[in-house]
Amino acid sequence: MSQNHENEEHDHFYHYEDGAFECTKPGCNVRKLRNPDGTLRPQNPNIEAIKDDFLYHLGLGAASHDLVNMFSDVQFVCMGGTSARMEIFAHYIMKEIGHSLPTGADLQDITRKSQRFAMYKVGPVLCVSHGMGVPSIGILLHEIIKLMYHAKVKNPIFFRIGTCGGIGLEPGTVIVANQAVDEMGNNYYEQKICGKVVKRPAIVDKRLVNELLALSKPEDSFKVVTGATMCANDFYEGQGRTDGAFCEHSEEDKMNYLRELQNKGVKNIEMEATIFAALTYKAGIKSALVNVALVNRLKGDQVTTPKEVMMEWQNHPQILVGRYIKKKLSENKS
Ligand SMILES: O=P(O)(O)O[C@@H]1C[C@H](O)[C@@H](CO)O1
Ligand SMILES: O=c1cc[nH]c(=O)[nH]1
Repeated sequence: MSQNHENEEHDHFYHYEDGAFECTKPGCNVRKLRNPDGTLRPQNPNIEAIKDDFLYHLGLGAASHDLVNMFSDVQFVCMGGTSARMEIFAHYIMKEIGHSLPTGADLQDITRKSQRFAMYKVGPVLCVSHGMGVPSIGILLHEIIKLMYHAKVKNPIFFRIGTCGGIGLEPGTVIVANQAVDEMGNNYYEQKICGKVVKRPAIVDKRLVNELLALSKPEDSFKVVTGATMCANDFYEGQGRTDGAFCEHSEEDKMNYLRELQNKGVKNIEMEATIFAALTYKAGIKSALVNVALVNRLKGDQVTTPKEVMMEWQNHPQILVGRYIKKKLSENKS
């Protein structure tokens, strides 16, 4: 264990209501990740020296935009793969929290100039698309975390509202990850930096997981479960599929792998979990991975469900996260 036990959850990671973080584990010398007012402390010492930091893939800059004015009221950042899903979510959450736009105004994609991601702001909720896979969401996370810092956002909470393949789960089921692992079962995100392998613990906030699970209702048309979410670097061979353009493993290899994952507590497979958990944890941001299963991988590889059914399933994580946001906003008011 390192002196600041970086591979374990800090005892009091989110202990203080004002957002200040301090780990009280004996011997832990971990840095504080947030200021007492809840704003983030930059984890990169170079950031403060960059006067006009430009968030290239968002098309937003500290010099060209009044980021504090535009974003300081953000409390929740919700991410998902596609721009269409995030626009749908933006409209959904607008209704849920009773937010209205000025007469005649419509939701605008704030990052449209960059032509990379799509971002909609609905009062305290930022809805952003992240594309597919670790490299894409990684770039977005770097820039969104810097945006949080530049805009002086206080105690933001991040959600990924995604899709995945379930293991032994009925399609439509929502999985709230209590752990993020890679294809080898490692509980960290591994990145090569300047020729060195850097491992960053992929830790999700267990309290947030439990709060989300408690929001599932018996009358819901979908089940909500928890377990480990596996992050693959590929949709086809990397997830054991046998229907890619190439396949040098057998159906038996695939089933053995999937069963082995299942025995280790893996409930679902997607392509962003480890980096999302690792970078938010490193930044001192509370986060959760909420995915809906589009297919039961023990029964097949192809995702052939009609589009309208899949669109309905994609709403399931949005419903759960929407309930959480609504609850937190009403608690903050009272
Ligand atoms: O949020 P999305 O639906 O993009 O999540 C999963 C993981 C990959 O990005 C993608 C593969 O189809 O779907
Ligand atoms: O099986 C699936 C379905 C959606 N997304 C994935 O990454 N895998």
